[in-house]
Amino acid sequence: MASLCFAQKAVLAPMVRVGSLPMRLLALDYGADIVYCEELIDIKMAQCERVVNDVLETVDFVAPDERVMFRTCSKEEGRVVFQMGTADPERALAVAKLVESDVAAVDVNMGCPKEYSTKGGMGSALLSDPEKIEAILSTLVNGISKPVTCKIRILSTLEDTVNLVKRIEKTGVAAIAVHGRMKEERPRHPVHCDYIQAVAESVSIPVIANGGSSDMVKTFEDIERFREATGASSVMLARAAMWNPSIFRQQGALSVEEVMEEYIRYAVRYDNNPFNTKYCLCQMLRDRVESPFGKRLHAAQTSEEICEVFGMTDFYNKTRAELEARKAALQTNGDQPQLPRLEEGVLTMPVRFERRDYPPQITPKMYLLEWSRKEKLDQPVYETEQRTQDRAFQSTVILDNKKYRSTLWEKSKKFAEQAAAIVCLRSLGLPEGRIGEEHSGLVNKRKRDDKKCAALDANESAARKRHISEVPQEEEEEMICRTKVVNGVCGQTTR
Ligand SMILES: Cc1cc2nc3c(=O)[nH]c(=O)nc-3n(C[C@H](O)[C@H](O)[C@H](O)COP(=O)(O)O)c2cc1C
Repeated sequence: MASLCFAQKAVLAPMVRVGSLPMRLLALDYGADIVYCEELIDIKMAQCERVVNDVLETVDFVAPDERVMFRTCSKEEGRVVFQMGTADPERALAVAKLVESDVAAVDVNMGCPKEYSTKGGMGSALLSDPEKIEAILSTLVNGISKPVTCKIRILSTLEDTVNLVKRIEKTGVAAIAVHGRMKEERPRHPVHCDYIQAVAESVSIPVIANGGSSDMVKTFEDIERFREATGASSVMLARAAMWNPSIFRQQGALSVEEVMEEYIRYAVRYDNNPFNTKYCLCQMLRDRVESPFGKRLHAAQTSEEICEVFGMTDFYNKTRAELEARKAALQTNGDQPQLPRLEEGVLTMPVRFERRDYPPQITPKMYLLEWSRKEKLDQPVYETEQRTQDRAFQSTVILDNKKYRSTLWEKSKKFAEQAAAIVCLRSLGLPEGRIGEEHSGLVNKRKRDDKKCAALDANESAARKRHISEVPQEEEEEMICRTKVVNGVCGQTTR
């Protein structure tokens, strides 16, 4: 796919809480060319796992506490820019690599004046550290294949602003968004079009003018007026789009009521967090948030209740039913017994461990350990390899002198071990603790095939209730694991 071009574009600005998937899709539907996600902090993103969500047809970046930090889908492919908050070139690169294949470009926030950003050296704190800016941007530009951009605020003099932007251009960024306010200025202060204009004249990369909502940009036509007033190549809108994303519509804005309904459709379809949905709807209601309608919305706690307030219960029920049916179909397909292949003495299957498929505190490794104990076998031994090129992991579990391995490489050692345990359990026709497993008929079918399994099955629901209390997490962690680095400095560890 061709690299994203930032010239002559109408852009949805990055906005914390507002810029989640439903708002981005809506802005694109109405005519935005490019959409930025909300700023995501590098430290939090670095801990995320990339998960393909087959039910929602999305790619999710999921934090260890199961929160979805960033969700994207094919509808915004090639048009979504990932914005991060960072003060560290290497961490920024690790995060950029994590999301690189799922986004059109990566942006660094250098304008946020809020304390939570600046005290960590991020956001507008970077503006007074040009060496750090250069280090972050050039590391990103050299380290990923997608375009890199940044978003700044103006400095206190025109000369300083132009000098900084020239240094930024030299790092190889594809574009620069300029919020025409200084870091001490608030939204009520007028935007400095002359600063943006001076920047646009001094660099050859596209400059994206920002800061025009409210005083300058109120309608679709104003977008072009703001562009002309700043001499910029493109325009980025935050608040004007937050209040009514149909401002991007060439034929004229739609009523907020209509827009809110469309927003809810995306929020339900993509299982958006209801509190996030409510927040965005409240921004669109603006001063009507205190009205009886606004209060009813405020009281809603779930997506279903939000839909009720908007008279969209039928839509909610239909969409949820479709998603549930899809999930059931996927689980049934996934439950078709898979036959392992024997590869160089190892039984293999292409399986991945998806945390969300298992109840909290239940893992395939626990199931395997418990089964091995019941069968009076030596406990499973995990040998893990790490490849140098992408630092991904692959585990082999050895049980009863047989080896089992997933052919897929995982981002973490823990997940690789779980995947190996799944291969072993499936090869032996044993239950693995997955949600809905007991309803799929799979367990019963296998039970008939494997008498040994019967005892475990009988205990299964009881074990689940007490979270397999006889196999506490710490003990599972103590299971014998060996890690070695493939093609790297070889080290074998036993813990
Ligand atoms: C609710 C809200 C959240 C914002 N979050 C971000 C953010 O995550 N990253 C960022 O660079 N700027 C953020 N901003 C600043 C906007 O992107 C933009 O620079 C500013 O609002 C000026 O543009 P406007 O006049 O079009 O609103 C946020 C602004 C708002 C109103």
